[in-house]
Amino acid sequence: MQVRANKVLIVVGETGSGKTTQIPQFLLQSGLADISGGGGGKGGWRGGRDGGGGGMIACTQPRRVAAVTVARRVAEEMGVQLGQKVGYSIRFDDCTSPSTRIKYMTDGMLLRECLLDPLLNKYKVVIVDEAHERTVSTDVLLGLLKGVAARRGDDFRLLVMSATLDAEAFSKYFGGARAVWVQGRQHPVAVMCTTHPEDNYLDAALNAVLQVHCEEGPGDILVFLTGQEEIEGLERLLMDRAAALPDGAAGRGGGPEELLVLPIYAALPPEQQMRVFDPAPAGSRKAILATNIAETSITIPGVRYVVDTGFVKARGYHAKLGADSLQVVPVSQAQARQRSGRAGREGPGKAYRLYTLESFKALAPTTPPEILRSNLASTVLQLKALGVEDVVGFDFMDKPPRAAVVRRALSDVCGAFCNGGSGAVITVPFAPARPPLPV
Ligand SMILES: Nc1ncnc2c1ncn2[C@@H]1O[C@H](COP(=O)(O)OP(=O)(O)OP(=O)(O)O)[C@@H](O)[C@H]1O
Repeated sequence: MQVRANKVLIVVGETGSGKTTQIPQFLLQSGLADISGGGGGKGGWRGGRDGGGGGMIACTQPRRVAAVTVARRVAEEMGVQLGQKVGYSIRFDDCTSPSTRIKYMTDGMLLRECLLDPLLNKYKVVIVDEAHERTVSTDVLLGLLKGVAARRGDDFRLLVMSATLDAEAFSKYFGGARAVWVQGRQHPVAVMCTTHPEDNYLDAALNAVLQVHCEEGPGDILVFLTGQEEIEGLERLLMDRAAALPDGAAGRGGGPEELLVLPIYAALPPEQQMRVFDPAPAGSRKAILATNIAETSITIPGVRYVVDTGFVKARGYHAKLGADSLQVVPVSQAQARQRSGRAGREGPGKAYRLYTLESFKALAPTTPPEILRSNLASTVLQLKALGVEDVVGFDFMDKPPRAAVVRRALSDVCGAFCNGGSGAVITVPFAPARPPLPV
């Protein structure tokens, strides 16, 4: 098995091929997470199927909703109670127990654990999932895990996974790590682009949803928008327009007649977010209005149609103001593929891109790493808190310019004094003046 033979492995596989839900289960069954007890099999591994040896497998997700729903699904597949053998850990919600062997968690939570246990000794395998997203947390985590893999013995394995990552770049970063492609079993998704550019993607999204609702067969619709305001606006419009459809218009294509509009975005309370996972009531279909929170990892049961506006709200750094801002920008090709992939999880699907094929080809192949477009203040502080001495020289996959790191480090120190401290303890080295000054 590749994981046994390679300390660091890059795993690429089509969306829906089973990376997130199946690989941790295979690893557990193969005994890779078992504790050798000092005299186990080759290289400290103990064989046997889920031998109960106690080591853990961590699988990180960029978002809370993914960590929770994937853990729930895997617990169901394994026929165990959530929080026992399979659990999750997100901020303010730790659903694990001493018997947990597979733990889904946000990358931020694993970073916190690194603070207490820099070698992550309780984990035999760490899987960084959806690594293509390249959030600051993921990049810091990758840097730390690279160090953990180098310092831990043969009893540690690191897997870096995604459907859309740049395998060559990741392999190079991990010193020529092996990359493997896993065969997909995703259902076919027919991808459609507009024939001409749309002036207003919100109008286009509204029309596309109504068109699918009226003309297509059963299946829920997942629409990608950029933020809460847009979602709330479209939610109202859609409900009004759906209610005003002429008799017999809805369901013409054999689908249900009622349209149930549901939002999902990060600021929505978790219990409301979870409503999108409930099946649509009989006689209706769900139109789920989502930000990129629903772009990766998750499977929303019932979704057969995806409407992709082609835009996302992304963090950007305003150098003159020295501040972060959220900007609406075109998605990358990788994000567009992830979005389409949500349509083929349970059966054949259709993805409607509200932009032309030429526009798709002109998109950046992958999403630029967040670290290169954000204020480094919190990253510098986070690295300091993690005990990283050389913040400027930290082994990032894509290094921010040195000057930017130094400038941030300095302004953080000043900021800590001006603002009465930001929580992190930064000591400025004072030395007694020589000769002593008169008091
Ligand atoms: N909650 C769920 N309900 C129904 N089916 C599910 C659920 N979660 C996963 N599946 C099924 O398992 C398949 C594999 O899902 P999984 O998340 O492991 O794929 P993946 O390769 O990690 O995809 P991605 O790269 O999009 O995250 C899905 O295509 C879907 O058929």
